[in-house]
Amino acid sequence: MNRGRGGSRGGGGGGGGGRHYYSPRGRPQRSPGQWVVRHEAGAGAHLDDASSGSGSSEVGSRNPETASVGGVTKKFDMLLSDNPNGPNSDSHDSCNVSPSDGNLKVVQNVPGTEPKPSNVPSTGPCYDNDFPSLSPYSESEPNVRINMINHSRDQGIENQSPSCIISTPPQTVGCQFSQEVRSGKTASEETSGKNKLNSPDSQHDGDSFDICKDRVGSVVALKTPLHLKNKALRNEKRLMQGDNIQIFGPGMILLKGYLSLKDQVKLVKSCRDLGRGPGGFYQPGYCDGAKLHLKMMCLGKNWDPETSSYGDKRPIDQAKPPPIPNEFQRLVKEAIQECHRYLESDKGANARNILPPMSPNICIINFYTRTGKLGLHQDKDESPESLWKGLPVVSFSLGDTAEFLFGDNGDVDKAHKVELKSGDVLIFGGKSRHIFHGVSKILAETAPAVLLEETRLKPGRLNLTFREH
Ligand SMILES: O=C(O)CCC(=O)C(=O)O
Ligand SMILES: [Fe+2]
Repeated sequence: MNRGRGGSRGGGGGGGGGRHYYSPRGRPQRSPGQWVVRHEAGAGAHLDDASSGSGSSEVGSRNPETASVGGVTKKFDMLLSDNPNGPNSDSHDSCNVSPSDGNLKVVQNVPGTEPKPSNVPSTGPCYDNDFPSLSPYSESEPNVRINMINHSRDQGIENQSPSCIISTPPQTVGCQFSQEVRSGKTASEETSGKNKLNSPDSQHDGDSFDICKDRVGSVVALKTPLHLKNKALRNEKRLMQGDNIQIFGPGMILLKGYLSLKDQVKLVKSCRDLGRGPGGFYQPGYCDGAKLHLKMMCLGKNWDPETSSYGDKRPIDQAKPPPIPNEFQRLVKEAIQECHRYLESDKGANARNILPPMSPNICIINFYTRTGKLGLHQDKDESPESLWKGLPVVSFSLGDTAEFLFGDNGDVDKAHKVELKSGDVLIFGGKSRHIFHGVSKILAETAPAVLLEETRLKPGRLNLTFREH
């Protein structure tokens, strides 16, 4: 799973490892309302064979850009690649697709994008004056900033709490991110006396980021009549049919509205509880000053954006990721079985070849605020065997709708776009295991009302991706 930098998870522009994380600013301009037609291909036509396709040719190098050019400078280039020339510039002119009949069709125009600022700061090492409060990545999370520490990980930093050391000397050899509030007082509180907890995006005091609003002191106004709410929450087992199953390519399947509202509520509540405990939500980033445009936590194993690799503990605080709850495992298993049933019903296809079964031992949970994004990347930090077998990534969407991009290379201009709504389950395995994918936008106020009433989920989107290492 390369989600950090350079096209792997966290991807190009994401700052290094796998994911590419979009900058909130600096997108190239496109005239609003312009229709853009990029692809109209049969299902799978855009997806090459995972073992030989263009999308997979870089597999094995988690951070192709970093690897090829090396070092922080290049990582920063990628981070700043929201500029029109960057490989991950989110120019947003990919097409929207309606793949309900198995073909990808352009159905909607693409909104205009914001202009690029002229004063994007230059890259540099982790010195004081590169504090992210000055950086374009600070975005809507002003309460979180990079904390400098005068040790590198290799120098035993693991045993230290990532305390806030503001005046790190230039000879700093490493840096690490942490949540300011972990140190009790935020750096800016120390200087300005401002209480960051007033921020809507603020961290829970002394705790991890809370994805739900607090109930304390407030009476919850129920807007949905109780009988309708109960009906919505009834845990009926829906029969997935052709119109709510969409095939984007071999092994890439979208189960529309698969998760019942009751399951969605349970998932959000569980994630909230897990997210406030040890190993809970934090804002990941890179030691070169960039932050990811989301909050994250891991279950089973920790995924470290800095190294684009999995480990048993999280480097920032040595927290061990909580295990994946059985209920989550069950839902994943059932979703894969649902796909198999569907594939088998279609000309007796060998469903398990197209979409190999998988038992997840990793779950990465992302919470995107309404400005959250995730650049095009491949998930390829799992074991070579898992990748070789095409063991699928199973993704649950909860809360606000996301504009999800995918394609067979890291070119945003050529990516397809599909909306992922609350309750949707997207699976990509088999020959589609190495697709490039990302989130270009969160659509405000699109979460189901009942889900919000039941969970008080904050504005934004929760995404769980399950994988087998
Ligand atoms: O939020 C999503 O839908 C995608 C998340 C993702 O690609 C990842 O976490 O690697
Ligand atoms: Fe991913």
